[in-house]
Amino acid sequence: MKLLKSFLEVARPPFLLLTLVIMALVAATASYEGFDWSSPLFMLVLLGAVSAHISVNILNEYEDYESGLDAMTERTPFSGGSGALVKNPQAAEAVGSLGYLFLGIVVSLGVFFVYLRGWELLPIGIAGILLILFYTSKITRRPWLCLISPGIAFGPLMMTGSYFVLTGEYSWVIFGLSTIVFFLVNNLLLLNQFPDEEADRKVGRFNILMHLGSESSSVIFNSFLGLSYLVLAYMIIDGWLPYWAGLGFFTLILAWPLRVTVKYHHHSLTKLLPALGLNVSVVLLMPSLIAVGLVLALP
Ligand SMILES: CC(C)=CCC/C(C)=C/CC/C(C)=C/CC/C(C)=C/CC/C(C)=C/CC/C(C)=C/CC/C(C)=C/CC/C(C)=C/COP(=O)(O)OP(=O)(O)O
Repeated sequence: MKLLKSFLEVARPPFLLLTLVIMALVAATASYEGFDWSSPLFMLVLLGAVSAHISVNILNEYEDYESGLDAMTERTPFSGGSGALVKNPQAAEAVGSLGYLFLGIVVSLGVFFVYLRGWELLPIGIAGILLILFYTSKITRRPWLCLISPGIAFGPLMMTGSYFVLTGEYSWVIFGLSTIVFFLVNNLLLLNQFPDEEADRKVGRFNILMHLGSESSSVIFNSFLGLSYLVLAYMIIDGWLPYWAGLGFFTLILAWPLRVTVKYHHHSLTKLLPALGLNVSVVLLMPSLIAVGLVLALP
């Protein structure tokens, strides 16, 4: 019972909402582009994507527990790990193995999808699996790679990969949309690094915040935020997306105070904390609203 509780905590269910939103956007895009995709196949891809996300969450938590990081962080609802293994260390080995079990599900489904659709999926799958395996131990020690890896994984890899499984094709529209998710997800992880900076440094992590400082990191953050809206605007104006996709711009109501808070309060954790919540809302709402727009634009 205690093990199940620890597993549920380290899998970090609220974070999995991100994968659900991204997969909804993939499905909506495939429909908008006229594909009559199979629901059972979609459920399998969804299982693969959620398993990939659970796997990286668990392996990250396990490795952060082993390195002692999670015992040092000041936990917020968005950062610092779940703390489940610090509370229940006996569960560590079993929970760690579960991380590899979920990775096994991803690889098995991947082999099936490659068989179904062709080897073109393989580079995407292998890149995704490498990111899951090496995120905590290696990638978090390389500032630029650490900055862009989460966005690459949830954006171009997960979105174009899933779209390819559903439709048998790659498309520029899904690639364009995946760059929006790329910017937003990088920002999600970047801002969540602010409260953990000291603890992260003690275990040898070296991210962009440590490399460039909070001022430059806030400039990167706000540039990524702005670029996500610019890509959306470009895709609508150039006719890649319907006007309905402009629903995504409603999130500017949250993104503007987020931008201002990060710009002026990047050095003050207390003042920055509300921005963490705003950031999560923008990251989840913008792709959701674009997906709703694509569905509304269906004939
Ligand atoms: C070898 C072989 C044949 C393999 C087959 C490969 C194959 C084709 C696999 C594909 C399987 C498929 C199709 C799955 C469906 C979904 C698709 C298409 C996925 C694309 C491929 C894929 C596996 C992508 C990986 C996606 C993910 C979720 C990658 C992880 C990204 C990442 C680094 C996230 C970080 C998350 C965490 C834990 C952050 C916490 O950070 P931290 O700073 O520690 O914060 P805290 O302090 O809060 O802990």
